[in-house]
Amino acid sequence: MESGQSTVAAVPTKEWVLEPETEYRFELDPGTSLAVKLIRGQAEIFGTELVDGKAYVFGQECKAAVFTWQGCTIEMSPILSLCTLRCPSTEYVSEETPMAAYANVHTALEQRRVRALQAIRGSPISDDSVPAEPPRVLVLGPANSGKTTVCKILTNYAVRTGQGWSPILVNVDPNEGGWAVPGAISAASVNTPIVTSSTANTLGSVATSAPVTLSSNALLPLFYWYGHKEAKRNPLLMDRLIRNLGQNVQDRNEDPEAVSSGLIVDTPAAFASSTGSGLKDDQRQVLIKACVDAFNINIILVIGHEKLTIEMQRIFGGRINVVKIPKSGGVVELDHSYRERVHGYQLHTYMYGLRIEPPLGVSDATLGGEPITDLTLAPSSLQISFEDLAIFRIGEEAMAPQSALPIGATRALSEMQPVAVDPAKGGSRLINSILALLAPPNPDEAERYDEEVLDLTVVGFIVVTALDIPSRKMTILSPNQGSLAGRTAIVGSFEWSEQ
Ligand SMILES: Nc1ncnc2c1ncn2[C@@H]1O[C@H](COP(=O)(O)OP(=O)(O)OP(=O)(O)O)[C@@H](O)[C@H]1O
Repeated sequence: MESGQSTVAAVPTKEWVLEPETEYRFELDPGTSLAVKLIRGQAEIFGTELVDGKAYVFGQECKAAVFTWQGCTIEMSPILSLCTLRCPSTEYVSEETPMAAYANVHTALEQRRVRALQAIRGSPISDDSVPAEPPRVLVLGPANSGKTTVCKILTNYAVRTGQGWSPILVNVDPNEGGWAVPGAISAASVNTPIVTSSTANTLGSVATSAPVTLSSNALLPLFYWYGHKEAKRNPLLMDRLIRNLGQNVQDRNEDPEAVSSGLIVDTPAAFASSTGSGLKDDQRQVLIKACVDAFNINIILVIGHEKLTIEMQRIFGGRINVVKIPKSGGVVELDHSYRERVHGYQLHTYMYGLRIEPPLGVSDATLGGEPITDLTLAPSSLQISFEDLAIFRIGEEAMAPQSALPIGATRALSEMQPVAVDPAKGGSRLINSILALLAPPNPDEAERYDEEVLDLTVVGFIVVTALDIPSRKMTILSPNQGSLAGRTAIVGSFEWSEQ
């Protein structure tokens, strides 16, 4: 409930008094920012608790909610937009939230963690009815059902318990970008709450886009590069990368708390329905199965989708808990142009760091706890020779027409085929392209194979900004200054240019 206006340092602010188990929801327009301060009581944003009296800044079209279990008062600072002060384009308090249901899911996951830790340590068992396996959760749901938000809330609740958990958050939605740039699929072990401040880093800051020394909550994710936004573009490649990511996650050597923490996997909407996704039902199910196998899933959460819940129960019901959970009425319908703008914010943030102008009069603003200026980066523009970097394009676009394939060769082989891109040739489509720089291949030549580039993790991303064919040089923008000589990169279908 809105309780009126107050004045701090001559700048009008607005207070909202929230009753227990209600939330204040807001949606920001382009170019505007908002600061929220907790004045009294307890409040959280997607599971991350707000510290009393600290100004949290939001920008880049962020849409979020401040939820309270016990009731609270929050203060909202005005928005800067062409020098006018105005409220977010949408803001309201909702008394209907699915948070109680999400908290119940968290409790069930927590019981599994405790039980798994007891089993690893050989301690006395507290509850026989709970499986001794860490929770490994797959979250499925249609577009705009709140999948990413649910993953974030459950991860944040786990790290907030003070039990030393560090669940692995996995993002297999290339359209989302998650950490770093869109087109990647990734996983990171999370041990501090993920903050919400901008659409550019929905899942939190990463060490590749913010100085580790400064960004205390920076994560070190593991990336593979798919390179396209839609799963339908190359489902075979998606399948392979999901399995690679799962293998890599399972190979990690971890302490008992980390192992017991389990993992939570966020998926693309295309996995939920063939309508509009371009994936056939069998392709969809193959990709879901790839996740189930790769991450050894033992719980599937389906957000507000009866048919999908029944489908999952039919396919996996015997061995996996399939649970339907409610969708929040606060989830915002994100359209195509909004998603395109978010990709731009993500790429800009990857190169230049996160910079959101705090609202007028807010001098002590933080972005999820970090002073705003500390998150600014200076990328380098470098000129390199064509020979320095081996660039590959995978599958579809590089694919020869079926008629041109050797007799007996199948399209499937071709879709996974890395094809070398020659920057000197017209039609290389490299200008403005995002390239994923890969980890070095196997040092043992005898262990190398044709498709090895598909199985290498990504160490960073660069953008080709200019090509000089006569002198065989290209200009690239990179967040680091390191030499690229002898490196390998993959190009997908994402392009970006500074505006
Ligand atoms: N309770 C809420 N109040 C306000 N905004 C919300 C709430 N829950 C989610 N949102 C916002 O709604 C948008 C969509 O949510 P989210 O990304 O979680 O959905 P999704 O199902 O993962 O989307 P996608 O279609 O990309 O798979 C996000 O901007 C998110 O911050």
